[in-house]
Amino acid sequence: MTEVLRVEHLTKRYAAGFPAVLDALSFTVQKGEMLALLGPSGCGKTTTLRVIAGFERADQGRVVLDGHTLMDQQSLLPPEKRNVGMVFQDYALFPHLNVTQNVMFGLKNMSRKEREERTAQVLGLVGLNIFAKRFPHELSGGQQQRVALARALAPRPKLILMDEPFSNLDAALRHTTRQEVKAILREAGMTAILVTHDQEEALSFADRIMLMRAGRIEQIGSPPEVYQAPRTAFVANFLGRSNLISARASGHSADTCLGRLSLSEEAKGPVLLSIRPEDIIFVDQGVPVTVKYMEYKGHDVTYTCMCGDQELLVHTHHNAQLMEGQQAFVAVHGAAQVLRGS
Ligand SMILES: Nc1ncnc2c1ncn2[C@@H]1O[C@H](COP(=O)(O)OP(=O)(O)OP(=O)(O)O)[C@@H](O)[C@H]1O
Repeated sequence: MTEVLRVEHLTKRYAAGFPAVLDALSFTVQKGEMLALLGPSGCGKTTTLRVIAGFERADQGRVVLDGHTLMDQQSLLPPEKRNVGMVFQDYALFPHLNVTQNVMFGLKNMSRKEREERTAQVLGLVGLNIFAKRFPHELSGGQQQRVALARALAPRPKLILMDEPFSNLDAALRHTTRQEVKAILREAGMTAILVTHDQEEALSFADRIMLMRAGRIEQIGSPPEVYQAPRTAFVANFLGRSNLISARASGHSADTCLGRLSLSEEAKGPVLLSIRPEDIIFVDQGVPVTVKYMEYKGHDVTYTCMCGDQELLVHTHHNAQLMEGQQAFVAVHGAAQVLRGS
């Protein structure tokens, strides 16, 4: 794997005396990789993107793209010299320019013929050749976002940065546009960073998710790694839902309100465990629980149950047809995840 982007110890404060918005943030992105920056509002996702793009200056740290330093303590390259493409939430297309003109706008240092050829090529890549003469208001939101993507790709950047690019689209269009954009980026062999606060988007779009909290990396890994093995209670709750259960561990198992459970790793003494709601299953005989209420969501059902004092979420793919107040039995599938922090 070839490293394309290296971010080292980025630190940023917007105002003296306030906590750092970026707190010694370090990560790398490999060629062709799609990295999602995910986290709650205000955790520093957009600031990270803006520092990489050059719209914002960090107080400390270094950004290196394809071996070239974009910023460090001594140097600061302006955005237009960075070889980075940007796609925004609001598309940011020029309303008075048609699709072709919008895409051509970003192409500098080329002959007119080369610009036309490259524009036709990227419009082909995003499947919009037939709309070349249309104006932005004559296109759907998803099509406008593909034009914005074509414009960002046209100068052959080393990296595409996308800030909540799908959040202006309605649910159905968001889903299809996300898949189209991912396929286009893959075909172009592009490296990309996506900022989102939508966990499902991060899980389905990215090769790796970087979960941020207060300007730091809480956890970084592939979607299954981060979802199935959250390291902290924050990750377990931010990415999907989770049952957090206090227990006493000895070796590879722990005594819990759900009986003796096997653990993801060795531990000793008091521990906090995470068990995903889909890893608790209804069985004919097992740990008794009382059903408190159910959330019916069509394709699946989540039951909230009480196991003694412990509230438990149990996720099933079928409607188990349990009534509120009814007693049922549950068992845990697989090992409980040992959490290391709050
Ligand atoms: N220009 C600015 N001046 C002062 N504070 C700012 C500025 N831009 C951002 N901030 C603050 O920095 C913090 C991080 O903001 P940022 O936009 O990077 O977060 P985010 O994770 O992208 O949030 P969201 O998901 O809401 O977009 C927030 O507390 C925000 O209020």
